[in-house]
Amino acid sequence: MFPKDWTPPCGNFCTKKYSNFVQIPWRIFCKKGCDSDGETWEECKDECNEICYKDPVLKDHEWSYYIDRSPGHDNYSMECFRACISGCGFKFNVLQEMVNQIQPNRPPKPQTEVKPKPIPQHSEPTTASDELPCSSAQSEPLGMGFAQLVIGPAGSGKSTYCSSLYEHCVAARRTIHIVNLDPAAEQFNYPVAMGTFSFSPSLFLDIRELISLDDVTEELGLGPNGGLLYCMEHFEDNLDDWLADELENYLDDDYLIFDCPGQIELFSHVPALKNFVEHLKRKNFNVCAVYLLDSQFMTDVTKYISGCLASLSAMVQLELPHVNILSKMDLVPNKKDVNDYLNPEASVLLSELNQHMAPQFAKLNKALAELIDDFSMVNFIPLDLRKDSSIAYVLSYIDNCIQFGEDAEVKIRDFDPEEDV
Ligand SMILES: Nc1nc2c(ncn2[C@@H]2O[C@H](COP(=O)(O)OP(=O)(O)OP(=O)(O)O)[C@@H](O)[C@H]2O)c(=O)[nH]1
Repeated sequence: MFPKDWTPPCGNFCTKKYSNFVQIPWRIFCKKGCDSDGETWEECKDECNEICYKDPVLKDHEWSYYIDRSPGHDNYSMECFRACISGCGFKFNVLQEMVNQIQPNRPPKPQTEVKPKPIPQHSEPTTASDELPCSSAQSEPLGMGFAQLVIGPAGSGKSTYCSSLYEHCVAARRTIHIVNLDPAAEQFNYPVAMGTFSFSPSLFLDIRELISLDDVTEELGLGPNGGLLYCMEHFEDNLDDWLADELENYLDDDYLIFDCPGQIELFSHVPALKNFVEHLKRKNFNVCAVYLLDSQFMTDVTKYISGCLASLSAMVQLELPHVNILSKMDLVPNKKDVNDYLNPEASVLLSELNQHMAPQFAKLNKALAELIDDFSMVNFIPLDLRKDSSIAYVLSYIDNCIQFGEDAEVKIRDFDPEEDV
């Protein structure tokens, strides 16, 4: 611990930023700014070069956690280097003028272009954007992460699914992080952080910190659908800036749940979600599309086919492992009514379709039934949020799809006879 009257040699600069950012005063500052522990001035200087230089350090993933939070700009964390080197100067009583002349032993990296954000942020920023740290290796993947992309028509229960999953995981002492990707969202049952984030109990991300539908409709005079598409395009434009920075807060093995907007355009022809998924893949995330369909669709074969086709369109566009969930099972009075649709034969679908429609549609019906059958789409997992076992089943099914937990170590607890009496 630092004595109370001790002043950091670089004038509290990093400390203020980082205590704001992570709400752990000193810790990041010490690690990044003044904790270079070489035995001599020369060794200390070399350590600054190493600590504040992200790319080679990432090769073995050592330090990556700290490096991500270095107070540097894109050109190799220069601020980190200055803070570190002044720490060494302080430690070895080197004159400030000499310390100021020390330069990192590497060529400057070209600055990445930061795209302008045309719409002001939804939340009041507590600090100017240049007060927040940026990272120096935005394109480097940090290790394997896992993600669910929760999609489906408006009102199909996506946000409710996310909050139930969150509650389930809290009870099971498992950590997941919910990310709101709906710029039109107004309220959530799961915690969503606004402004700076906190480490505890979990990290949350919210697209409304980048752009919100209210701001867009107000400032650009767009309607709700046009506004949403504008927001998603803006999000797409900022994948390498805003999202990359935000994602760097997540560590290896982190599990993110993306709660997406329900506009069908987003998973039929607008490329925003597709490019977002590609971005996640580049960041080394195993992603699974979780498509929610309201169980009310299952009461009628024609609605069912339309639900299947929308899901199929998402599957083809996103090119991800795809899990279909039948939501709101508690609203289905007779489970037998939907059982027939969970895994039906194409021939059964076809005959039902033919019964419901005029004879001139027979060929079309046949083609649709075959299409769905060809893509193995006719497969839904029912989800009843009242039952914990149902949530657990869906979660383990998805975990399996994205290979989550395959490398997890078996937890062994020492036998304590007194405790077990
Ligand atoms: N009975 C019942 N109602 C549900 C369930 N899931 C969601 N709902 C209700 O369905 C409505 C829509 O749920 P949301 O979770 O907001 O749906 P969404 O897909 O996120 O909607 P958008 O954000 O508009 O796309 C809400 O009134 C929920 O309370 C469920 O499992 N059972």
